[in-house]
Amino acid sequence: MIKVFVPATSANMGAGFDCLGMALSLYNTVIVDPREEGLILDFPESDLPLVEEGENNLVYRTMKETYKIVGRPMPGLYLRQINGIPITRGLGSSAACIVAGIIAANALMGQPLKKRDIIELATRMDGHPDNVLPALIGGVTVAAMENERVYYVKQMSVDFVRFAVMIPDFPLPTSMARGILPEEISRKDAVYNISRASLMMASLITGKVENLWAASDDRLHQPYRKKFIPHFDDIVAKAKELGAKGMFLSGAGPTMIAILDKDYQRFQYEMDYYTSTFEDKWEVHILEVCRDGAWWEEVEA
Ligand SMILES: Nc1ncnc2c1ncn2[C@@H]1O[C@H](COP(=O)(O)OP(=O)(O)O)[C@@H](O)[C@H]1O
Ligand SMILES: N[C@@H](CCOP(=O)(O)O)C(=O)O
Repeated sequence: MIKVFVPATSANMGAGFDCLGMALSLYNTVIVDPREEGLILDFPESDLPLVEEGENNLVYRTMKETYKIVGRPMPGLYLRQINGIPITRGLGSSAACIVAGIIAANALMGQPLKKRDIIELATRMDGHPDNVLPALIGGVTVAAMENERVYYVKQMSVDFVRFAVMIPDFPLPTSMARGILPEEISRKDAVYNISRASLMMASLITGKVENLWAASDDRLHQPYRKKFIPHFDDIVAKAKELGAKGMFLSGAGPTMIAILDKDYQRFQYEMDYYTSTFEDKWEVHILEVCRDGAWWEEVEA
């Protein structure tokens, strides 16, 4: 029996659309056990209807595809999911399924795929590297793609900050939040984003906390997506008042993330209280960067 653990991820980190991402200390667990035939899928009923049943399940589909790519027949399977990552909230739940599926299939086959194969396969399946890469290797990552090749750098430690992760109780499917983005942008906006994405990564590496608020801003996706999130501007203003050093939409949203360098508990308490006056229910968690990314172990049945 193989047990796989995969962290949540926050993609974009403001201006780094489809290229910056980080792994966070919140996890999905997937347990797989080969059988003679068939599929037994076991996940909490409360995850319906966001999780597909039967062979349409994303972890299962990914495993099947991985077996096909390696050129081996897929066995029957017992597949159990413990979903710690909220689904369709902008915390990389679909990327976590893809990563779990590839790692589980690869482990069952005796690891024919190496690290680079896994990164490129996961990127191809998810369509962009900013969630799957940090989910696989941990830390804060920057990636660029050329054809199918993924060039990347990982910054392991950003110990001087924590992340206040504010998760609302309504979903926002990534496909819908991508569908409303403009196809083209002006040179001025391109410069705005290139400079800020670079500033974000460089400031996290060097600990320049005073740059993070400016580095978090963006003109590629957040201005369009924020209309799906009631109180977006109120939450940004409140976070600033409470001392946040930066703030961005997590992935495609609707989760929002504030960067903090102190007073984490006070921020959590005050933001919890503030959002409790809204019609939607929000949860505030203080998380840190998961340094190592996904891992797996063999366990007794
Ligand atoms: N734990 C899970 N188990 C099975 N499928 C999942 C799970 N999490 C996400 N998915 C699939 O991914 C879709 C959500 O993907 P997406 O809209 O990109 O949200 P997120 O921002 O959470 O990745 C779900 O509708 C479902 O098809
Ligand atoms: N770069 C993507 C990231 C989507 O992340 P998710 O966690 O919302 O799936 C985008 O912004 O569309």
